[in-house]
Amino acid sequence: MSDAHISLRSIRKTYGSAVAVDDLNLDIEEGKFIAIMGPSGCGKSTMLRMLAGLEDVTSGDILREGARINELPIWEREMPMVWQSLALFPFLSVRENVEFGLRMNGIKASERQRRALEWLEKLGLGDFANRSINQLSGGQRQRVALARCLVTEPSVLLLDEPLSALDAHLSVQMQGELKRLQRELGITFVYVTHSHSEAFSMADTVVIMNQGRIEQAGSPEDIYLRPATPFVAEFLGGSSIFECTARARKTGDFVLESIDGAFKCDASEFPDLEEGQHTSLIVRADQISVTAEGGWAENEVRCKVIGEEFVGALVNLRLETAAGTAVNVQLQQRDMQALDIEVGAGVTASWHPEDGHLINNT
Ligand SMILES: Nc1ncnc2c1ncn2[C@@H]1O[C@H](COP(=O)(O)OP(=O)(O)OP(=O)(O)O)[C@@H](O)[C@H]1O
Repeated sequence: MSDAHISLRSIRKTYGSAVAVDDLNLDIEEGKFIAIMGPSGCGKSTMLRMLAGLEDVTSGDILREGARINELPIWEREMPMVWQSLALFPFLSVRENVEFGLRMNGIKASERQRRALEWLEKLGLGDFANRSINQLSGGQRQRVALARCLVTEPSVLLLDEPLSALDAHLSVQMQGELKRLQRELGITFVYVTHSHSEAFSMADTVVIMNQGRIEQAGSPEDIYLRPATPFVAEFLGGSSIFECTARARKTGDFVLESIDGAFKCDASEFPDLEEGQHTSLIVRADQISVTAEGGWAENEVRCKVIGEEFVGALVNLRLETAAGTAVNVQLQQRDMQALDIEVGAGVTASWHPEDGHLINNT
């Protein structure tokens, strides 16, 4: 038996004939920040709701410290959930909202008040205790919702897109606060988000789901540098994916054949690669260079510029090969200016063999 804090074992959830979560296995260590990502409808919220006890599991087990908690009611699970919609009570004051969870646990009034004020203080809301909820900003309400969960001192907090209603600036500020709180309190966070930056900046482990299953779970660095499946690479975006067949190994590098020509790739991370095997070659946008004529690196492919998007000091360049493969490139704006190219222009995209990452497709 695993010594994980919480384990999901072969969890399945169906609604009639529709499968929302399918044979999902995950171990969550105590005190870690787990971010769950995936396309809309892949089962993220359903998984979180099953953890909270808001949904029954169709089959499989949820274990806490090795003990099965499938049938444990919500109030005994001690895994409160924070939603995007907050669900605060507008007719109660800020303090009364925070006290609410303690009231449900039968804690006496003076103790409830003391603990609620302590948490409001910790979250920078000490001066707002007697205000009504509709006199607060979005970010302040979000903090009240957090305080209401944290006041019960749970060891696990479930968060379903808690920052998605906030503007970009406030969201970044709250990300810093959430991470600090999680670290200081040593609470396990299971955090569902659509935001790559939230997941990658805060989480110890990022879980990418697809159609009710886990495609990959790993450290942010692992997922970013070594996507395990073409789905993960595509979901993260910003990479180019070339479908290839492995050919002869030459001086340490594999030669890969694709409809866009032959490419070399360092296969040291992929020691079992054999001739004839199908593989996806993934090249990150920041590893590709663009020149007018090429002749810069061992791997090259001629492309047409399809579009450009300016993001601050960076430019995302969308290219397409003659065979129709999408090639994504990220350049510094000054390099883009030096290139002096327009949509429709012909360019050469190039990268070094060691900058490609291979995914086994067989
Ligand atoms: N109560 C329900 N009855 C029927 N189907 C449901 C129910 N709740 C969820 N589903 C379905 O289960 C699947 C997973 O839904 P879920 O809400 O978990 O996805 P999600 O990954 O959280 O999506 P999003 O990112 O859009 O919030 C979807 O196909 C959804 O339509």
